[in-house]
Amino acid sequence: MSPPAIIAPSILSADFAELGRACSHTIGQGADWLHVDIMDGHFVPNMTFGAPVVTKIRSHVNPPTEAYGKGTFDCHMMIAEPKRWVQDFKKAGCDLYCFHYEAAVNSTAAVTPSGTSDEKTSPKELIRYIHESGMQAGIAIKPSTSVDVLWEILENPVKEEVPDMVLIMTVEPGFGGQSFMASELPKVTALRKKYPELHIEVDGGLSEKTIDQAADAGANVIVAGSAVFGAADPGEVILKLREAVNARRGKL
Ligand SMILES: O=C(CO)[C@H](O)[C@H](O)COP(=O)(O)O
Repeated sequence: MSPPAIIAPSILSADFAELGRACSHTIGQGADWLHVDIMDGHFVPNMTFGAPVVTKIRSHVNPPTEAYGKGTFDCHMMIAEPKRWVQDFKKAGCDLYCFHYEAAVNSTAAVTPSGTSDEKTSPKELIRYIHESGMQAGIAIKPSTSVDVLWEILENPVKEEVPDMVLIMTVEPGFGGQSFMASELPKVTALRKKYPELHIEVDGGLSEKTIDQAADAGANVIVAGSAVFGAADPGEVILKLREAVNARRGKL
């Protein structure tokens, strides 16, 4: 049986002038995690914020009492140098550090927190580094990246180098409010078939209209930005998204 539904509102659609309160309110309305979108203007053509803002938000939201628990900060690192910020985000209160495969394999020199240059870091080395820092590790792929790049990473017998979550983007990363790309769901189906217990997250265009397709494919971690923050009753949307996923759970 696939893991239970986890609803993670994307705070990209929250009111940034009221971010702390908006985040605690969303957790109060039933959200499990918060999906924290970190964009650097290089990896994606948009910018959000960095670790100091995450520290401030953390002071409004109780940290989880167990792995993957309520209040988990699921930081989606849409950044060109994913290794560089691991320690800063750990200190800021990030629980799950999800980097992009494309950024890891293309980064030429990641700068360490001490300011020195590193050799290029492979995904498995980065996953180990994230785990050693005390966070869960996620790996994300863009729509243009084949799911095939993930098999070797997931099949690694060294547990510390295996991700806790895979994120399949169902829009081009960078902006909220885009249309859901159902063309990405075969990636989810293939992952779920091979890994019944893996956390599989989908992000982009998720709403009450698209949730059934994502749930049928086997996604259990649902990111929704505009659908939650733009709703008259965000709590009701969160509930409906969770029910849709859990209704499919036993069948996967
Ligand atoms: O990562 C993202 C964009 O890069 C956002 O999390 C995502 O697009 C969510 O927004 P929405 O639910 O409005 O599509």
